[in-house]
Amino acid sequence: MPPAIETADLVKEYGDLRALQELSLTVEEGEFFGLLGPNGAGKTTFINTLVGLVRKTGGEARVFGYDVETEYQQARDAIGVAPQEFNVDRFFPIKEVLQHKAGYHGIPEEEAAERADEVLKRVGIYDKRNERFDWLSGGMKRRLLLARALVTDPDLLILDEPTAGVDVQLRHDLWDLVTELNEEGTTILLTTHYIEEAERLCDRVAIMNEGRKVTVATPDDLKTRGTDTISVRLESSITSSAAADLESELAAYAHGVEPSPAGDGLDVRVDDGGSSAPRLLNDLEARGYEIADLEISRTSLEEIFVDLTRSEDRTVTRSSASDAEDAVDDVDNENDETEAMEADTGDETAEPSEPEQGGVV
Ligand SMILES: Nc1ncnc2c1ncn2[C@@H]1O[C@H](COP(=O)(O)OP(=O)(O)OP(=O)(O)O)[C@@H](O)[C@H]1O
Repeated sequence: MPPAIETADLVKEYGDLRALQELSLTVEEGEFFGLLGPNGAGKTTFINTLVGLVRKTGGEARVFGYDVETEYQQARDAIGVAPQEFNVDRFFPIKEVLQHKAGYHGIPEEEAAERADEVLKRVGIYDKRNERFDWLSGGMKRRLLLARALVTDPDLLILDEPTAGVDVQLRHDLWDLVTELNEEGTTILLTTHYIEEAERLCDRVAIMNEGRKVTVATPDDLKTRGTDTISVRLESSITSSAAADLESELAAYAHGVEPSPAGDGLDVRVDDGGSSAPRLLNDLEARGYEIADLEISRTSLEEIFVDLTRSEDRTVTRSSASDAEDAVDDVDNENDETEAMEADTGDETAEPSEPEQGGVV
């Protein structure tokens, strides 16, 4: 079985901006995969490229082996996507919205109605089935987006910030539901700004920054990339110059030694707090310091994430007249894509466009 998602050197340029920069990423079938990155990192662009809403500038993208452009329909039929924005037809009862979606993917009418009921029950808004989207609460709208993604029984479920702005109860409900779906075999690609969410749910995460893949790792592996801090409280106070002396004396294993904010001890940064603490205690005692207390704290995933995603420039440098012409073409493409997205925001029952003109989520 080919990977659920496979991209090689994927590039997307919006005019002068490189939103995706040679992004190569593989998500295996059955994985729960997280895509993390600060605002503007390119996560939504990556998703939109997979579902045919954005036309790539270069590189390759496949979903279960199907090229997302030349084999658009096969690739698209395998994907259910719950986007960040509420792009639902507001004028139909929500059950009909789901039936239209299923119909668009070739599911016969009767089966579409059954599936709509089934997914509405699964996400917990079956009793709202005859209401219009506008009349739902924010949390119910999120549930509906998930129901719509599920109505085609996709092998790959893409969730673009599904828990943004939802209450704690719904967040937990969504976590349980997507975990269950993943256990049933659905591959999941999740983008989120909640590090805790990625840590809790994902087998692996890719960290993106400014259109590039910074790293791919399990959450546990990522955590080992940070340093630990050993906070030692001493029986007597310590001066900055004494701490500076210690920093050079302990340089073999300590990356930094600073007086603690309260002035009654030291904060010592090391790779592995557990194995370095006994050595540190010996070294301090050998220098006449009396230890009152010791605590080890680990760098949080959030701190590691912030460290990995520092800013760079990603403006495309264009030097020739022909490049400038390409840029004009790109702007035209953007117009196509904007139209596609606007169409998508509106009526899903509209005739599907070819991927070149932008697909329909
Ligand atoms: N249609 C477009 N035209 C021009 N620039 C765009 C377009 N869509 C996205 N961009 C730019 O591409 C970059 C990547 O945006 P994208 O929405 O993919 O980031 P993201 O990681 O999903 O961000 P967020 O976490 O804020 O949702 C941003 O600089 C954004 O302004």
